[in-house]
Amino acid sequence: MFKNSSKFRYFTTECKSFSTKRAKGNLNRYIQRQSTDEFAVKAREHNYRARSAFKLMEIDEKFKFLKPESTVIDIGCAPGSWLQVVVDKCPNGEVLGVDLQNVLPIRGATIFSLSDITSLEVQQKIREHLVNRSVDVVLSDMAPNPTGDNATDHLRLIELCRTVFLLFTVENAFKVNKNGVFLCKIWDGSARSEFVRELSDRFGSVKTVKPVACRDNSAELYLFCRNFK
Ligand SMILES: C[S@@+](CC[C@H](N)C(=O)[O-])C[C@H]1O[C@@H](n2cnc3c(N)ncnc32)[C@H](O)[C@@H]1O
Repeated sequence: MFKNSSKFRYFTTECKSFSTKRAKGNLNRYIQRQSTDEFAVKAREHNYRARSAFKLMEIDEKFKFLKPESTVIDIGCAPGSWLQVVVDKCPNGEVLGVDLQNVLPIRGATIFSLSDITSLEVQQKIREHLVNRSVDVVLSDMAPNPTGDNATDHLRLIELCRTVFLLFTVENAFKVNKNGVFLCKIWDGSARSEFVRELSDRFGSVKTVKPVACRDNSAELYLFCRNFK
């Protein structure tokens, strides 16, 4: 839509006239900012608690993994926009959200607020809640507080994702069904390929995706793993 706007025409003209890499870079950043901010507006219009809802919807549109009967665990769920999407798409399933922060209730979801996934008590609570029910989809959109150092933040987030992966492959906090899905957010960096190799040992397919709703200048990526063995 903004492509038809006068600001867009101004920037295009500016780029043509200066024809420099810098002007083109400015134009691209302008386009990216406009397009990502559209998601914040859309989130408010559709009553989603965060723009991230559109990332999950886009990934699901691509891979079609959220089914009406799915049992889903969403780790790092606050403020709850992924849970809003999941309860809509999985009305006959079981939906559990976990977060360090307090999360306002969402009809159709059980939420463990003020819960750190790395804590043994929280892992035990999840085990007790799910009893013998196996999980079809594990979501992790967790983000640790940034330290300001990209390499450190990258490693900390990979470590959190690895903790979740070990919960169902080693720790038995919950079981994932054969052919189950694990979708996790990472910040890109040097440890990505090693983590993808670890995931590939247990999943038939591991794909890297960057939804349009991600802020384009961020290192944010999603690893979509399916066909749990
Ligand atoms: C980007 S937000 C998630 C947004 C969410 N997917 C949504 O759509 O509303 C990241 C969340 O990860 C949570 N988080 C970070 N570390 C965590 C941990 N160790 N255990 C549980 N949650 C954690 C943060 O509290 C934060 O709320």
